[in-house]
Amino acid sequence: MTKLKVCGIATLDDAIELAKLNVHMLGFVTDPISPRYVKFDFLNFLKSLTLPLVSVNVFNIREAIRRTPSNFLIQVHRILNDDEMDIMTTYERKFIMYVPMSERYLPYLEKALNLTGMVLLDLERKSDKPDLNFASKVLKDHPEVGIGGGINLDNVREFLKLEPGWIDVSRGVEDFPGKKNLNKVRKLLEVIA
Ligand SMILES: O=C(O)c1ccccc1NCC(=O)[C@H](O)[C@H](O)COP(=O)(O)O
Repeated sequence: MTKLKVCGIATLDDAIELAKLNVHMLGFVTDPISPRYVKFDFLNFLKSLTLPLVSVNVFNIREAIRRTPSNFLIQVHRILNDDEMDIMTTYERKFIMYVPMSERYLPYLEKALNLTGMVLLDLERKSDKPDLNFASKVLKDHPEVGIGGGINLDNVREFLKLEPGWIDVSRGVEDFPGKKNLNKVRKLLEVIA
């Protein structure tokens, strides 16, 4: 069954309620560029939650690795250069590597898959349209890969047809940036089940 990661959670209440709904992964953006930004200190309040927790970072990956509690996965939400990729192999942390959902990034996808079993195919820019043909090709060989990018209740079935390992949803289950709508999440879980 495809799993669900809800990302961009910005309040403790939402995190606790989403955990009760049996969402499979919870994501928190710890980079100030995001309107869903939470401070690293906030992550320490989530220790009682036993489901996989993810800290999402864009620019300062080293600081993220240093400041993210050890039970969290770290999602690297930026294209790394080769040197940065090499440095990543020296850390004993579990990473999710973001790879843009585009044929142009096939070589980068291979590198990301060598680094971790957890890859997220996602939009390069929020305004882009997902390239589901490319995602489908990737998922045939790597069914564990996750996909995201503008998923909502209206389009989620198109993504599920590809049988991804997991889907990543943020804007599609929000009332406004950082405030999740639990009813939308419940409905999404029903569609996935
Ligand atoms: O969601 C953000 O605000 C964000 C900002 C900067 C880097 C990453 C960010 N989100 C990363 C995610 O994992 C999203 O959940 C994923 O891109 C799907 O988002 P959406 O298209 O809004 O469902």
